[in-house]
Amino acid sequence: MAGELSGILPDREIAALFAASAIAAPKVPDEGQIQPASLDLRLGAKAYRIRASFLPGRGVSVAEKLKRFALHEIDITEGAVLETGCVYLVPLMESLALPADLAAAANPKSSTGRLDIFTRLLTDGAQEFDKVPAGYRGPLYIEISPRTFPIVLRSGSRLNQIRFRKGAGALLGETELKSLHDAERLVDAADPNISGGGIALTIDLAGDASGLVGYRGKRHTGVVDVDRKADHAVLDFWEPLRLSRPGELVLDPDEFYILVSAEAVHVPPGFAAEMTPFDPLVGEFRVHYAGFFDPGFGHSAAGGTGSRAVLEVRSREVPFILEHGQIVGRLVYERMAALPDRVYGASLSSNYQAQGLKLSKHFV
Ligand SMILES: O=c1ccn([C@H]2C[C@H](O)[C@@H](COP(=O)(O)OP(=O)(O)OP(=O)(O)O)O2)c(=O)[nH]1
Repeated sequence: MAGELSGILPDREIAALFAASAIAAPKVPDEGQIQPASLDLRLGAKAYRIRASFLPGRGVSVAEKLKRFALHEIDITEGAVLETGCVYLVPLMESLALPADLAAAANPKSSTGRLDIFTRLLTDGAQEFDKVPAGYRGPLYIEISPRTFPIVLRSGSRLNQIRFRKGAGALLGETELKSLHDAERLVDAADPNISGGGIALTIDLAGDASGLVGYRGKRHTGVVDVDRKADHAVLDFWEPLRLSRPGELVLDPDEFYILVSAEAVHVPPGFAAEMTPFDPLVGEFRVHYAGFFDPGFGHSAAGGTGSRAVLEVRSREVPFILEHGQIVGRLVYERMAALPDRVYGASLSSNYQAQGLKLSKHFV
């Protein structure tokens, strides 16, 4: 790898990490596993039903903690059902031996967030979820807790993704973000709010021509197979939301919603974006579970003009009134260490380019 890179590693640098055994796995990478700015992680052969979520803490391995907290071991080579409300831990196929100047961060894949499957990455010695310290050597685990639908998954299923970050300082400050917006139009809004390190996204509660503004997850549904695309009927799992009072939605704290941003979003190929999670300054609700936005998302050369951000929304503790145009999240932008060979949308396997209000790829 070139020595001077700093920023988020692109696809070919991730492939180089595999070649150098800085990422190891019992199988070669699957088709589409290496994305423009991230790597999808694959589930290993076993899942553990655990009593409760935990962090191993400094100097302690996850395997040691598992001895105390595992209730049951499940073989998932041929597939297994994970139930809602339960917490599971699954060793991932990929393990890491990162160079000293390379750190990583994980997030659920967009499809996982849209299914309301709560996932977090764990490393040995972790004091925080979803973060991999520079130079980490060791196994990776994913904590999984389906919240709305029971799911079927198996060894090789890909629920979360990891970005590799070299050096520091690749995050754009507000002045840089303003100039990038002036040059590239990052969100399709006349006068976007750029503050708090990011560019604001607002909620669309006006709806489409039929008045549809979003979906609410149903309860006591059948199972969703995370590896089966376009194979589940929308109405078996989701209740379409049409508002009696246009522009206003009361979020019930026990429900899960799929909504959409009012603005189209654009991530130029030399950048990677992330939606910052739940901002307590805008209200007691959480707008997303899956926050990575790929280079090329919404980029017109990659077929993405008009790609809006799909938002996974849950209110916390109290019912909350969302109003059309309200700020619900922020996108932060980071420089790529180099341009990716392929950007989001340029291949047929990108499921969400040019999207409006869109459920996960599992539904038709
Ligand atoms: O909360 C989110 C997160 C992501 N995205 C968009 C931007 C991102 O570039 C795209 C795909 O995200 P990801 O790669 O996480 O999804 P996937 O499930 O792997 O889908 P694909 O197979 O299309 O890559 O979805 C959203 O609209 N909302």
